[in-house]
Amino acid sequence: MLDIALPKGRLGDQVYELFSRAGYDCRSIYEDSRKLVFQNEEKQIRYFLVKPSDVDIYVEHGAADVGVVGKDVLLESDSDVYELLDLGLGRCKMAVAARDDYQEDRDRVLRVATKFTKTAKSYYESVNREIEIIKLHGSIELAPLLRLSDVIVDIVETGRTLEENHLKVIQEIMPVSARLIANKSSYRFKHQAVNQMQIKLKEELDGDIIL
Ligand SMILES: Nc1ncnc2c1ncn2[C@@H]1O[C@H](COP(=O)(O)OP(=O)(O)OP(=O)(O)O)[C@@H](O)[C@H]1O
Ligand SMILES: O=P(O)(O)OC[C@H]1O[C@H](OP(=O)(O)OP(=O)(O)O)[C@H](O)[C@@H]1O
Repeated sequence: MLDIALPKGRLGDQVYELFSRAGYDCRSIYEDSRKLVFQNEEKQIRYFLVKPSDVDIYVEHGAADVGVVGKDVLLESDSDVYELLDLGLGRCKMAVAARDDYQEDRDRVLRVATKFTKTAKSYYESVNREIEIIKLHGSIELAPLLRLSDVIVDIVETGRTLEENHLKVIQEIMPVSARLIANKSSYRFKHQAVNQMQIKLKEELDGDIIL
């Protein structure tokens, strides 16, 4: 039996769809229920529906053999897992944003609101800029509006949230997309099943590109 941790929420639908197309049918996940575990007897696969930011924890500890998680989450965690494949889903970018009227003042310590504290610290270290981190858990765009921070480091997808709150991107940090990850022992001891899944997903993605 192969155990797979899949993210609930906005990434979920795209991921279930890809897995189904690749022959790992998990359509029963669409049942209107509060169940968190789904089984495909024929394929000997069990799916767990997990909070997106917890996927790597299930995989690292071996509660799941493989999982799908955003690169943004992987960069924040210290999880010791294998990153097998870029699934190209949930594409967005990590960026620095500020008020439309923001003026950079290099003489002041920059106040940065974010839930991605590790990513923000390493980005500002790389550009040699002293910062103070203000850790938030959501609605990050509020921080510069209320002058709680000078800038934010957050995910930008369509740019709509920034626009509707009179903010703008001042620096793109990196592109983000969903990754297939594997537990290190599972990769060894369930190699055939994990490898087969990686190949099937890759074939499906390559097909998408050709079409
Ligand atoms: N507009 C977006 N906002 C946030 N994440 C996005 C967006 N577009 C794509 N993603 C990707 O989807 C993943 C899951 O995002 P989602 O918003 O469902 O979870 P979350 O609310 O950030 O997670 P959690 O509930 O665990 O804090 C992110 O880790 C990111 O890789
Ligand atoms: O560029 P856009 O398409 O507008 O998407 C970006 C927004 O989506 C995410 O927020 P989310 O909806 O997950 O809410 P939260 O982080 O504030 O909880 C992210 O933190 C941005 O606020």
